Amino acid sequence: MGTADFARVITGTAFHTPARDRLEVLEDHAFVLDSTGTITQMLPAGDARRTELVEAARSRGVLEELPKGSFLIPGLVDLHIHAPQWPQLGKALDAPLEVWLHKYTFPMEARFADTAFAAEVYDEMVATLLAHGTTTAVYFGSVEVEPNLVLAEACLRHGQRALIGKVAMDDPDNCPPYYRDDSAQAGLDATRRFITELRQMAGEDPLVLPVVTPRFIPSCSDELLAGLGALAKELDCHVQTHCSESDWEVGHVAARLGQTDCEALSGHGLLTERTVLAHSNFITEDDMGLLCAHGSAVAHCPMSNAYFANAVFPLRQALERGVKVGLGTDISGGFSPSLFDAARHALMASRHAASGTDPSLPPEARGPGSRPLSTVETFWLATASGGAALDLPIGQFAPGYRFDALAIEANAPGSGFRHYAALDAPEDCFEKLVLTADRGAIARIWVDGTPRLD
Ligand SMILES: Nc1nc2[nH]cnc2c(=O)[nH]1
Repeated sequence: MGTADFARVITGTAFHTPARDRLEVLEDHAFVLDSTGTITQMLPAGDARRTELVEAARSRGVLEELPKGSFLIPGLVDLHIHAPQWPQLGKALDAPLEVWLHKYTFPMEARFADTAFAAEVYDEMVATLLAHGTTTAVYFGSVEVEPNLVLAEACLRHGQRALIGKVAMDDPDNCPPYYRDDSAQAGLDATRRFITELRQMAGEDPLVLPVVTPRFIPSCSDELLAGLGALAKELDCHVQTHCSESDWEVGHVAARLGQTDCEALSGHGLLTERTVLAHSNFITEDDMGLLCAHGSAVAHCPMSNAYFANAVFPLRQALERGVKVGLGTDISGGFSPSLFDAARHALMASRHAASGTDPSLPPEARGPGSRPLSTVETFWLATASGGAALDLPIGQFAPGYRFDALAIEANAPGSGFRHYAALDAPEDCFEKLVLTADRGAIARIWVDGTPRLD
């Protein structure tokens, strides 16, 4: 590459996990980006080409040098978040899912039909999520088309990578009259219009993508589910929905269809290699086989599972089977805007699941003794595996990948992420970062190589 062929150069030490069990420490590398924010080269200190490139970038004013004590990591990928539940974050968690939806959540989401309200809330929400390190979010929107376009505008304005779904839900038995598609056909027409208008808005090389989004089987007619499966194929879209989340939900689907959620979704063409299924706590061995066969992914949302699921997602089993898994905050079923928090809850949930939780049992009978998540695996779920679930070139540092990244600063005032150069090996520093980095430690945020929230 000649010195003219780059748009930006960023230097610093980076941590990333390109494979489930593999931490790579990229000591003092120069990341060379093209005009789309794609990494074209990664040059370690001492590489003969590096000095010339760095000097050329400096003289053109497109060099960013991370100070010592700051670490680059890939941006965090939140695979499951409900945008119109943002005002409800941290409250209304005193009821089971089937009550919570009707008592709190549908009324809250319905308010977003007021696009002025939506604009105000979404502008602040997107900025806050970015500030917490979420460079990619997979959003459930609300039922009407317009507020979801308002959300897309906010993501484009702030520069957050986003996948956004107009929520489709039409079953009069399970959706209130004030908040549903009037019919299956109305839901399909509105979804098509949303996808078309969002694509027009996002343009070429889009930062924001549309997602076909049946809310979950209990709120959708068979006609709507089948139509959405066909639409996803015709318009070549990602798909998201909730799957096998709780006892009530699994029982509802079994009673109505005599199938598991995965079987029914597969039958309607909704399992694809760009499908993200939130939760999936109760999936069977055969369901895991279906997910592998279709290449569909699970968004594991441990925080909301503690409220709604009545069980812990069999994460180790799913990983061993080769199911794609990433993490979600599931706002507002989860109460934190931070995917770091979701990752730490995943770690804790997996440790409880592995050991078992009944102290009256002897240790050998208490739990399955399966291997809990490691810190490296936890970080991989929040970054590289999330990117792979979406089939997007994000979540790790490699040529061809977009530079979506965070600079995490050790020893920032007020932050719990403390680094002792004389005591902490790079691997210690990585572990501390995964377990303690917080909003106060996030010093810089890039999406597509462009600094955001500056
Ligand atoms: N956690 C969660 N589960 C759902 N199932 C259907 N809708 C929802 C929702 O909004 N949150």
